[in-house]
Amino acid sequence: MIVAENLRKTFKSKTGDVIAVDGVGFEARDGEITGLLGPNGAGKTTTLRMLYTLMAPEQGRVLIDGRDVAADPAAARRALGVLPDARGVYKRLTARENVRYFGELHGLSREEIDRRTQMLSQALQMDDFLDRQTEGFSQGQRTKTAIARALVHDPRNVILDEPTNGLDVMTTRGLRAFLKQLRDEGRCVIFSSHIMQEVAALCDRIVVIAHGRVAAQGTPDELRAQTGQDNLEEAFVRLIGSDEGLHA
Ligand SMILES: Nc1ncnc2c1ncn2[C@@H]1O[C@H](COP(=O)(O)OP(=O)(O)OP(=O)(O)O)[C@@H](O)[C@H]1O
Repeated sequence: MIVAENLRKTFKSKTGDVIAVDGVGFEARDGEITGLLGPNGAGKTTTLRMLYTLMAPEQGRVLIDGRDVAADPAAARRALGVLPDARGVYKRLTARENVRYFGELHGLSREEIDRRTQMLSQALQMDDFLDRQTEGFSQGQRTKTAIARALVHDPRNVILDEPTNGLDVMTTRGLRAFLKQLRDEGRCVIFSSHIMQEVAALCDRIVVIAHGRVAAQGTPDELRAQTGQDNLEEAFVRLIGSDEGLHA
């Protein structure tokens, strides 16, 4: 379970401070997929970076499985699997070697790494390219490698920054099925997206972010009720005030 409480982050720029995240709070439960939906520049990536300890919030705190990440960031990282916005796979290594390297960093045994790699490769349909060097991989192949690598240590909580960005329809379908599988295993899954249809199709709970703030949050039914709209897409447009930057 991941709890964000009143998070704030400001960046300095030549023209003044940019308040990227301003009082963001939500709860992402185990056994649920929580979607962070918002247009470009809304503050999704910055929020996720604070959740996975890459950035410290100026204000507020993050709890992973009930523990404050600031008190023990290393323990928080062990409990997390992260697909960052920069996928950053090592191009001289094969997909399998990328996964193995992370497994070794987590202190897993060779047998454990092999078992997890086989399981993840099957679930993510990576068998065809598992033993190819990642240089020249398609975007989908790189994303799958980065996800497998993020999950090698079997984390209870999974954070993915725009996981389907740039993927074709079939790969997206496969990835959505995989996220549902993680949810059904009881994990806490959070992902960000600017695609309304994706969030509507996948999420048990949705946090709508605009201009660094939470515009609304709840289950799809709750968001429909709050806005008086039967159609979730219409509800999102109402909540954000425009549909700019919210399409595939
Ligand atoms: N390192 C940084 N330095 C300066 N400004 C930043 C930095 N990171 C983010 N910002 C600014 O903070 C705001 C929120 O950015 P963020 O990347 O969190 O948005 P996002 O919702 O993930 O957008 P996108 O969908 O385009 O990825 C933007 O105005 C962005 O320009």
